[in-house]
Amino acid sequence: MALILNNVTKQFGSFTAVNQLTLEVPEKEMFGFLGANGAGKTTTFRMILGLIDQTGGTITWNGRPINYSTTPEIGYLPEERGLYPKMKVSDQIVYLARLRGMKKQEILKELDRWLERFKVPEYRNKKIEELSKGNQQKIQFIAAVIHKPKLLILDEPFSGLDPVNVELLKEAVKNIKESGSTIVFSSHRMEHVEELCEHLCIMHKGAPVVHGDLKTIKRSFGKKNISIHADFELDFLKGIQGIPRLTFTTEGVRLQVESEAVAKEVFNQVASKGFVRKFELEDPSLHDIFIEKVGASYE
Ligand SMILES: Nc1ncnc2c1ncn2[C@@H]1O[C@H](COP(=O)(O)OP(=O)(O)OP(=O)(O)O)[C@@H](O)[C@H]1O
Repeated sequence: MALILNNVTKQFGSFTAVNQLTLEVPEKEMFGFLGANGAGKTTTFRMILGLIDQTGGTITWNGRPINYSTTPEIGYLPEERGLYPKMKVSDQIVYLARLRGMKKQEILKELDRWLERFKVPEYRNKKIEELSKGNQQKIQFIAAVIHKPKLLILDEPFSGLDPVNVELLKEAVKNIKESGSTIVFSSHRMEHVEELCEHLCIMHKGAPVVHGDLKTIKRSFGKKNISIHADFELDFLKGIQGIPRLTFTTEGVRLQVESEAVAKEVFNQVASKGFVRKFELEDPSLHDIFIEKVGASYE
């Protein structure tokens, strides 16, 4: 039941939006898509769903191509939030969920459960246009997941939400994964991908620059971070080879080292100078990896 993209390319005229993308999303896993604006994430999702045709390559789910309108086991939260402003929440959800093969009674039961869970039971009979943008997004999320899809594609599910609602949706996404769905989502927030995904892909100008499982990606990156708090000047660290980044903080320094050998050298030198209050070696963050692969311009 894996989702497999093989050598997928999309051209709009002479412009290549997605360039020979090959990846596998394992069944029942959560897969994160990162990339700057215009990197090709939404285009990839639309191709996966069969909403647009790829110029080249193949995409299969469970061995077959997906057609979003005729494959009920798929759920999709599009980037453009498109609910009907004049329609009541319950009518909207009933309409959309019936398209995904559910019966009205079951839809209303599930809708109540979701509205309770998102702490907005009073929205059932409100018109979409009466809801704030963030709350409309929660309704659209419900529309994407109410039929318990086996493959769920979420385009920027957490954008535009306040921190409380981000947590509510994150918890919901985690539960959906635990119940056995395969989930692919895009985000500009690296900490979300880091928290939720075992596998990920960083897209840059239509091509994957990093792809695989998070632990392996971090291990193979090689570089690590060190945080040091000490009661003496740490300026001398600038003279050590193999430190691509060194930032002074109020209590000491944060630095990036090229290898564990450099970390040992830093440790030895710091320890010989006096009392060290903190010396911590940390794995690189996804943020560090992204900045190196895609460039600081992203921020
Ligand atoms: N229908 C289209 N016609 C022409 N160019 C398009 C079309 N759709 C997308 N593109 C171009 O393809 C590129 C990739 O767009 P896409 O929306 O996939 O990026 P994205 O990674 O989802 O970006 P964002 O983070 O801003 O949502 C962009 O340069 C975009 O302008």
